[in-house]
Amino acid sequence: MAQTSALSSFSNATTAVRYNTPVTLSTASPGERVITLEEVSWHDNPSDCWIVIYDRVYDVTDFLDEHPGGSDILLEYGGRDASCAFRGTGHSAQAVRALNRFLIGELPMEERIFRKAGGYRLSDIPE
Ligand code: HEM
Repeated sequence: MAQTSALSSFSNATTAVRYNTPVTLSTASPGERVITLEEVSWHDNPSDCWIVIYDRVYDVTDFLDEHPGGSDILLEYGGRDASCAFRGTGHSAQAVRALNRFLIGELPMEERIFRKAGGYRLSDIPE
């Protein structure tokens, strides 16, 4: 019961409102390739930069110079999980959709922190 009310107040937070707008993402690629956090950690430089957002792995190497927020901030998260940073920055639905361009795989089930089978999950992460 306590968890239910915590969740509803989270959903009512101003910063969360835009994320509650349904965003339809193509799910063609997830599942194609399972990539561990250990493997992601090797891709942490300007010529080879992967980041993890919501348990999915993105190769943002070709996006570094295009990112409206700059390349430095992406490189800070190169080889790491950037879910909270991505969310906390308040990216638009368009930015969430743009993620799909860079999708290369997803974390193994045992390393996921958002999309666990049958587990707790945020109500509004991209499907
Ligand atoms: C593949 C991953 C990412 C994509 C596709 C992406 C895309 C975008 C887009 C399209 C914008 C323009 C504003 C908007 O539409 O929301 C933006 C802005 C921004 N992004 Fe990202 N982003 C990514 C990852 C990140 C990460 C990991 C951070 C780390 C905090 C970040 C920080 C920012 C910041 C600070 C801005 C604001 C720039 C400004 O308004 O001056 N982004 N991003």
